[in-house]
Amino acid sequence: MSSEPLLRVENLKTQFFTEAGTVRAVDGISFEVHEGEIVGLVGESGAGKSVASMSLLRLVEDPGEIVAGEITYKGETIFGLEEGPNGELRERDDVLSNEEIRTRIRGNEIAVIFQDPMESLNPVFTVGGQLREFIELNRGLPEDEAKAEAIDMLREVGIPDPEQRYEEYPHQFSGGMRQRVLIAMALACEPSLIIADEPTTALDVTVEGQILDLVDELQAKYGTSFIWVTHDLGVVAEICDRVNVMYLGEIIEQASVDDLFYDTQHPYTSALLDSMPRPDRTVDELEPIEGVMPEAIDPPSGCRFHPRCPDAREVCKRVHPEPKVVAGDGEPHRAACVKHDVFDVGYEESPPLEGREPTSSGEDTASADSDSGLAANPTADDGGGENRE
Ligand SMILES: Nc1ncnc2c1ncn2[C@@H]1O[C@H](COP(=O)(O)OP(=O)(O)OP(=O)(O)O)[C@@H](O)[C@H]1O
Ligand code: NI
Repeated sequence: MSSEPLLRVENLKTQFFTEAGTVRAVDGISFEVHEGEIVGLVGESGAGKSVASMSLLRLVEDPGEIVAGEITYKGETIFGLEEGPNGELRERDDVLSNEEIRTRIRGNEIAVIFQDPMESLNPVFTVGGQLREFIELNRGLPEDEAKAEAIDMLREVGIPDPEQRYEEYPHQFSGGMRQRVLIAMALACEPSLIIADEPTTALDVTVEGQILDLVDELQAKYGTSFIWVTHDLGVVAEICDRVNVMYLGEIIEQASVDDLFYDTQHPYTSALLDSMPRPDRTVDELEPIEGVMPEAIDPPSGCRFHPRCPDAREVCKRVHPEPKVVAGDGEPHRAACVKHDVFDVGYEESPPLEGREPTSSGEDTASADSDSGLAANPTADDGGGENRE
């Protein structure tokens, strides 16, 4: 992996200032995207995946605002703050202007694909015309060359009879074909990074599989990096190289795709995995995650997942964990869960959460201990865990 990442996001915070209060939609996330890799952002609805992706191109709209952090792309600053002379925070001098983001970065360097192609395609113009115009504008090609390029791109993304489909309108395309058009549009300016926000969620599984295969192929051919936003760990398994799991505005686990699936370190990720259909299990064995995700307006104290966490103890209500390296040789595997020794906040000694059913809490904790590498090796002075056995 090359040393300098393509995109670096550090401690990014994006908030919405609503009448009901401040929504901490993205609350201090850090991650990197290296050249040629597909990085997943995964989590339940409301986790902050879309707001995080929109923030990367500063597309967040009122009443939303990026309030902290730094976003660097190819060494240029998309967002950054500094302390002014009176201690107030102000935008740094080297931050790209809106004009620069619009003309130089968006489309040409970083392209975005959204879930609903009908929002991105204008129903009154032909698909080909829109693609041609996009190429004309962004690459400064004359009309005939842009048209030839547009037809090539339609062919490239697997649309049959591209010359004929070029003349057709968006409603004449199926959902999957429309999504292919958007991929063509995203690729048209040969960007280094494509941000794809749940582009296959509305499609049926077969078509979704075809689109994911296409993305894999194109990624290999062009070396484009992707940020792939999804709530579906199956999709992550299929195309991502590395993954960030989000919960209530935070990244709670960050690992290579293999480590995430085979050496899971955060109870929320385990719960997501348990709720996911897999070929080796029957539907009866699926375990939905208990409870609903709380609001980002008033997140729980301590670890935000503690009210739903089978491993939660008293300490989890108090200590708010930042992601730390807990495993992984070579590539760091980070998790924000105090059950790991590196946190050293007395998890082992901490009593189970009050108000939990004593039996279920005891069982859950015991079973979690046995399948978690770090917690399974209780130290000599580990009172809490052993007394309950
Ligand atoms: N315009 C807005 N005004 C107020 N709150 C907002 C706005 N947009 C998003 N939010 C809030 O920000 C949080 C994160 O939302 P976001 O859309 O990023 O979630 P998501 O992970 O993309 O979920 P989904 O899977 O449903 O797309 C949510 O609590 C949401 O209600
Ligand atoms: Ni979203």
